[in-house]
Amino acid sequence: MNQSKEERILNFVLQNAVRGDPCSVLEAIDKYCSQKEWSMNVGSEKGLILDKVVEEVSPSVALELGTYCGYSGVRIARLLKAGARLLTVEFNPAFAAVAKQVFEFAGVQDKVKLIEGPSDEIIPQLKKKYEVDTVDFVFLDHWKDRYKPDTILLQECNLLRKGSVLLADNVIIPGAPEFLNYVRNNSHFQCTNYPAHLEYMKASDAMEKAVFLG
Ligand SMILES: O=C(NCCNC(=O)c1cc(-c2ccc(F)cc2)cc(O)c1O)c1cc(O)ncn1
Ligand SMILES: [Mg+2]
Repeated sequence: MNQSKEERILNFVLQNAVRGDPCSVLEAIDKYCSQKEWSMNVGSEKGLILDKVVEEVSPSVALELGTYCGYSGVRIARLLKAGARLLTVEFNPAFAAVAKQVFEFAGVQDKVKLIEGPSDEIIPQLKKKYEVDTVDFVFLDHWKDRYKPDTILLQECNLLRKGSVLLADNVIIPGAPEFLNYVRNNSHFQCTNYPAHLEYMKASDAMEKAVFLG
């Protein structure tokens, strides 16, 4: 049966990165996706913005919506302090299967809980089933039309606290206009835009940081 692009990315990591070395895994994925097959990893330019925000927040509990192959999950997990954890949600079982192996190869599996399912089902389960009180950092990188409803759902489930930081990928391409309008015109959020480029391409993209003010 033919390999998927995501399986080809995983094989390239297994053959070209160093087991237990998260940075070598990120380099391998970026090399494959810039030279062989484009794919929707956040990439190195926007990845640096992600790194800076994660280091700024230094989250005890981080949540990622949209795991894909695990690239941004490795980026986040490698920066977490001892005892901190990343919960990452992926709807697509084939993507989740690849991401699980990427996390294990990178050696970050003990910091990462990969949860398979739709975000609107998982978010209401975080407190009771996944023992979350509030989340300190959220990376939104899943279906772009879910950014706004899931941000509302996080508030309804009392998962945000004063100072919780949301960081959204792709607010230009593919775009998340409803989300941008929502957080930018909402007195409970303080927003900052970070212009960048679409991963591995010259097209403009941007990330948006929205700090929950309580
Ligand atoms: O999360 C799921 N898909 C990936 C979301 N992410 C994106 O769609 C995404 C797309 C692009 C992109 C940009 C330009 C272009 F021409 C084509 C795609 C870039 C990115 O950086 C993304 O993050 C998903 C899957 C599924 O089957 N069911 C539920 N959710
Ligand atoms: Mg993205």
